Amino acid sequence: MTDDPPVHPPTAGPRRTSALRAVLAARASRWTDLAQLLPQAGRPLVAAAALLNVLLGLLPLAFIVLVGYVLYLVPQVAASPGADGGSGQAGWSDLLTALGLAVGVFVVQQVLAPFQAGVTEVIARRVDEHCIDRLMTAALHDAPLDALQQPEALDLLAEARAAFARQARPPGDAAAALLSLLARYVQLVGAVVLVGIVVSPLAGIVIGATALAIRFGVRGTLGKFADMWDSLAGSRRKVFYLRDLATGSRAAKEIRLLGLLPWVRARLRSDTMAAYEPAWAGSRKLQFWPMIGLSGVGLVGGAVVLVLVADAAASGRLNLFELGVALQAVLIPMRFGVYFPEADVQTQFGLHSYHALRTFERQIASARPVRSAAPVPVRRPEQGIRFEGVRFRYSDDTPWVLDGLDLELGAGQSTAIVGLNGAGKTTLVKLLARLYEPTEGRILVDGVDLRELDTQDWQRQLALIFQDYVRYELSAAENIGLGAPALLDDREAIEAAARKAGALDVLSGLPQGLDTTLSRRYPGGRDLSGGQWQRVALARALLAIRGGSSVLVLDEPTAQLDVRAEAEFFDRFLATTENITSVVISHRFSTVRHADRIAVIEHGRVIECGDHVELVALGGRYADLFELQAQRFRDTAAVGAVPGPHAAPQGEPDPAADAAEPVPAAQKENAS
Ligand SMILES: Nc1ncnc2c1ncn2[C@@H]1O[C@H](COP(=O)(O)OP(=O)(O)OP(=O)(O)O)[C@@H](O)[C@H]1O
Repeated sequence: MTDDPPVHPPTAGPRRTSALRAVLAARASRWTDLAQLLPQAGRPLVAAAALLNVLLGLLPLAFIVLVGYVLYLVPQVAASPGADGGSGQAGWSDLLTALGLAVGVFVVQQVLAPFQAGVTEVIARRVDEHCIDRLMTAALHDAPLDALQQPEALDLLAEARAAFARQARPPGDAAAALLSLLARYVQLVGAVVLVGIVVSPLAGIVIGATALAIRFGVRGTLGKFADMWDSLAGSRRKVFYLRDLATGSRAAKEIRLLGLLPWVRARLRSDTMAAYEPAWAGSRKLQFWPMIGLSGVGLVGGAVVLVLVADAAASGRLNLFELGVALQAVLIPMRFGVYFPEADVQTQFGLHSYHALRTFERQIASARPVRSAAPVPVRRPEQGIRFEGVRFRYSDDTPWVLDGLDLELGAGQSTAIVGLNGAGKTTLVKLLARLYEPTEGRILVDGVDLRELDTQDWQRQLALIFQDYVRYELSAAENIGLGAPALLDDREAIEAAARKAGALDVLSGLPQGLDTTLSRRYPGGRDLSGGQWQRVALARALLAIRGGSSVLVLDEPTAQLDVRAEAEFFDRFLATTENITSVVISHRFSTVRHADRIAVIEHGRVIECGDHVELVALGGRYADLFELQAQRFRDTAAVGAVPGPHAAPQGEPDPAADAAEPVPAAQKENAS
């Protein structure tokens, strides 16, 4: 192929030829892609499997020859039953030997078949392990988050994941089935050679060409169906989501309480029909005429060869042995007009899943920012982190979330970020963590642009807990330990982090202590309350600090904590992380007010910045919001909704006692 435009428009002939060549090249490259996966299963195993399949391809041919020979011997033995074979006349011993060999070949074939199934399974599993690893790397390591939000990337990801969840054929099935095809093609070549030798080269060529033509047609139809299937990926993703919703536990509470089952059922049915009906209808349309055409080709090709066989037999050029072999051998190529159950669906749809994986990998690779110079080594911030004129929006067609934001996070200081819902607080943290890049402006760490640092090294510096932190269905110790994987086995460090976060008492009281799985879905597992989970998440962040992180970022760390835990939060938590640069996002002013500096974000910028006293004295936005919460608390306390000084539970600090530190009745100030 050349990029130069042709001087003269190509005529229809060459155009058709180059189109055909392109189709063939595309098909061939898909097969070679698949073949390149096979070594992932281990070369000795693949070699053994290939040998096994060649053998399984040859054995039916041997059976045909032996049965033909038996047919040839039977009339001779019947004509002279006394012959022993030594006189040149076939005897019982020849017949029994041939029969014995035929039976032996048949038995060996039957014995080898289960090995073929077993080997195929192992190869498929190993190849899939390799592909799952690649998918994990692409999705969880390489992919910039914004690339993961593109619908096309999500469709590809859903297709690849569906395969590994066994909702579709995975690449491993395709790679293993490639070896099964080897048996089929060895058989085809063998049969064509037999027909060519026994009947005539012309008969061999005709039957071989017929087999390949109908095979090409069958696979072409399957390929077109797969393309159509591919185009419906978006609707299928919706169906997968609804199925998960309808049958999983995620939404079980709401579905029950709101009586949503009839709606979910109807919606699932209508979306399933919308996703699959075009495929069913398309399948009928795609298959009908090609099948009629291919049957015609098969019939004509088969008939021509049978006529050639009959002619050869009638003219005495074929003896009984040759006739038996020819008639049986002709049937093998004719079977190429049907789908091969052990290979066709596997290769077509497994290839499709692999193609989704490869396209996803390519998209991710092209979306990754290109670094021009070697990354600057990452150290703990000594001077501070500065956002300079940062502008950011999630995509070109959405509004700016941050619009010229300037902010200084002093090294070793705590900074609280305040703002209404949707102000961009979490987005700011995502930029700090380099999950996204600023659209304009820059973020400097000790004067070095964040883009110049190695992303992973920088992310290791952050002990970051998002408000939607992950509740792993693992043990309590692992839930904390994942904050610093190197300390996963350090029980003393994990317990110390749990203690600091105020989680140790609760976790130690679980049936297997910190080894208890934090999910009821497992035997002996227990779930925690929202506040208890939040303490586990805080312990995870603390462990990350112990593991070497130097910037603590907590998004809504106290939203689910009770009054006492929230009151203790700064004393017990941030005070124990001295010299740590920390950022706390919170709607609770009782949490926020303790920070060294508070930044108020509105319209994508910092509109006020200072400590609590300065901002209250300023009488601006912060003071308004603070007063609003204080007033709401005072109103709520006045009607008795919040326990007063005398009603506080034993051991609980009285929220009202800190009159200058109002505790909001609501967790969040809602922008609406
Ligand atoms: N992944 C995303 N893709 C597109 N838009 C997003 C995405 N995440 C957030 N936004 C939008 O960006 C804006 C800021 O969201 P962000 O989560 O940063 O606000 P926030 O200040 O943390 O809000 P809250 O107080 O409710 O947690 C919102 O308008 C939100 O809809």
